[in-house]
Amino acid sequence: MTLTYETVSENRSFGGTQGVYRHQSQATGTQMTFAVYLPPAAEHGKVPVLWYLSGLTCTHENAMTKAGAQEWAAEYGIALIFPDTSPRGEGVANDDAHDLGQGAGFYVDATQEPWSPHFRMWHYITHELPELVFGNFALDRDAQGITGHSMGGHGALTIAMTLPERYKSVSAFSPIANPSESDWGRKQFTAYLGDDKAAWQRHDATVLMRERGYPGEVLIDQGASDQFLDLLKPESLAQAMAARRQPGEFRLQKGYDHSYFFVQTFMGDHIRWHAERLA
Ligand SMILES: N[C@@H](CCC(=O)N[C@@H](CS)C(=O)NCC(=O)O)C(=O)O
Repeated sequence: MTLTYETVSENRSFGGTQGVYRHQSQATGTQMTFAVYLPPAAEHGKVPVLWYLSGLTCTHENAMTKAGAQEWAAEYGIALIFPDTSPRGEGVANDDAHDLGQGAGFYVDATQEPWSPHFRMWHYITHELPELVFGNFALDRDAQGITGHSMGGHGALTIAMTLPERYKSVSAFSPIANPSESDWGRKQFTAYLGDDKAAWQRHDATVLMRERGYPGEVLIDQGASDQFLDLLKPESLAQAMAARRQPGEFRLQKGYDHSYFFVQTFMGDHIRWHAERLA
């Protein structure tokens, strides 16, 4: 079944098209907005896809406008998908804090009230949105990679380690690396998943790295001057990678903070990393 959507905007960008689209999501029970960048190569056939999951407070728009990704995606002939970070709207549960509720879905399927009716971002990202985009755009379903920033880096790593046969490349920018041991994680997992910490484990990149790792190489960039280092806990993930002998690169970038100036600086490296592995 081809899922339907409406076009919000389409703009020419580096010879390709940056589109923003909206659809009625069955997963979240809300309207969801997402962005797709199609490189010029998509005019001639299906192209590989890089999913980009965004961080706290973001919509589909932050990375689309601030990450500087389109120029690289055009050069390497790879499409980009920028989903939203949560369901939104008046009938959707929310919290005054910026790190819970709307804009902070944490890429899990909530099991607890009041979040469970709409906060089903794992299902949305791994099932519903793929059905929609592969049914409607010139995208190669067999060539998918995934990346993200902060909360989105957490999402990218946990999704790739859970579904490695689907996501053939993975990277992350300053991921929330060990959420079950951090205030960026404990509060949200308690709210969305409940008190049973066993339910948290499959959403913790450090735990997944210890237990299963990723069959390919993993690229992680982390700003060494990131203002959120205590919350992100990169050392936990780095230790887990070393203990497992996980192939890949974990790079601490001197002087860089958590902002999109950091993300845009290394975006070219990440798109090249994915394009080489999805070719
Ligand atoms: N405002 C929050 C942090 C929010 C934040 O830095 N969000 C990051 C992801 S974790 C982001 O990408 N913000 C949107 C942007 O920079 O465009 C705080 O100070 O604690």
